[in-house]
Amino acid sequence: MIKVAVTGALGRMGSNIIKTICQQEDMEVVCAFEVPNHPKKGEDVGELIGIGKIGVPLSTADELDKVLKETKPDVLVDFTIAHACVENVKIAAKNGVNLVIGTTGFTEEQKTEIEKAIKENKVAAVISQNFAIGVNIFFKTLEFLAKKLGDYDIEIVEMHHRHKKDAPSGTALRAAEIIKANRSVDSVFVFGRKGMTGERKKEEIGIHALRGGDVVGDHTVIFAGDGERIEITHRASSRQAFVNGVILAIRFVADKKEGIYNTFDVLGLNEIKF
Ligand SMILES: NC(=O)C1=CN([C@@H]2O[C@H](COP(=O)(O)OP(=O)(O)OC[C@H]3O[C@@H](n4cnc5c(N)ncnc54)[C@H](O)[C@@H]3O)[C@@H](O)[C@H]2O)C=CC1
Ligand SMILES: O=C(O)C1=N[C@H](C(=O)O)C[C@H](O)C1
Repeated sequence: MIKVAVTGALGRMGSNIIKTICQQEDMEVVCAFEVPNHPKKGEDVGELIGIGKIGVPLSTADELDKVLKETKPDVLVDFTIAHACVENVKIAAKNGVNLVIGTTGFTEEQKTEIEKAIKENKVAAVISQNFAIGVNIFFKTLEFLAKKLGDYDIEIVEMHHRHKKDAPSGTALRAAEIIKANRSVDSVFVFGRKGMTGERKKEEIGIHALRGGDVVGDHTVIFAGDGERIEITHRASSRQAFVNGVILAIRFVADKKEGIYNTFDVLGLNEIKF
């Protein structure tokens, strides 16, 4: 049985991850965490997320070290917010707990801190800006399109719900990095445009973030040439798309000794070359 800890337990992702873990035969939630001073601290997490008692009291982030030592999870899953994730990862890694990290919005310094904690403590982690299987196929398709149409004008547009705190999305940034790594011309990222921008330069990758309503997550990449354009879009209509990938990642990382992996490793997509 894989023992799982979840941080961000009552969030949009955390609550759905806990529900889905409870439906699996080979894994169980052994502890779950929310922000310090959470008013529901100590209450049963299953009851708080509407699936009935699961025998796991809600803990808070200030108790992470103590509760991890008591419950000894194999994997900690973090969908919180960048600054909180960094601290959670440091504590989990020190306790020898492997990681599935879905939080986005990190600065370069925060990414380095996370990688250092994982490497120094010799734990294993899957880090992905998007766990949806379809998005990873979309990423793979971008490798091909960027190789073939790298000199087209490339623009990325994403739309998310009004509650999202980081922009642009981690997925849009990852898409931009994949395109940059696979096209033959140099790339410079341009975040939105305003005023007298001058003529568009070939190396630009435009990145645009829209926010509104309850949109779960839409991403479009446009490759515009003379007289034609290709637009490739992924739309998530349910967070279950991300959660299903998280479950695969938990199984993948549970018994890994050490290393930093992504969802291409989990889904076996690294072998596909264009
Ligand atoms: N990689 C992927 O596939 C996906 C990534 N995300 C990312 O996951 C993160 C969370 O997204 P949502 O669930 O929509 O946000 P949310 O705001 O609904 O949930 C975050 C939860 O974390 C809690 N939290 C904050 N600090 C904490 C701490 N120190 N310890 C424990 N819990 C803490 C909050 O109180 C909240 O309940 C965001 O960065 C988002 O971009 C979201 C969907 C898919
Ligand atoms: O915050 C969200 O909701 C999402 N965040 C991730 C991102 O920033 O790319 C993944 C998904 O699009 C939903």
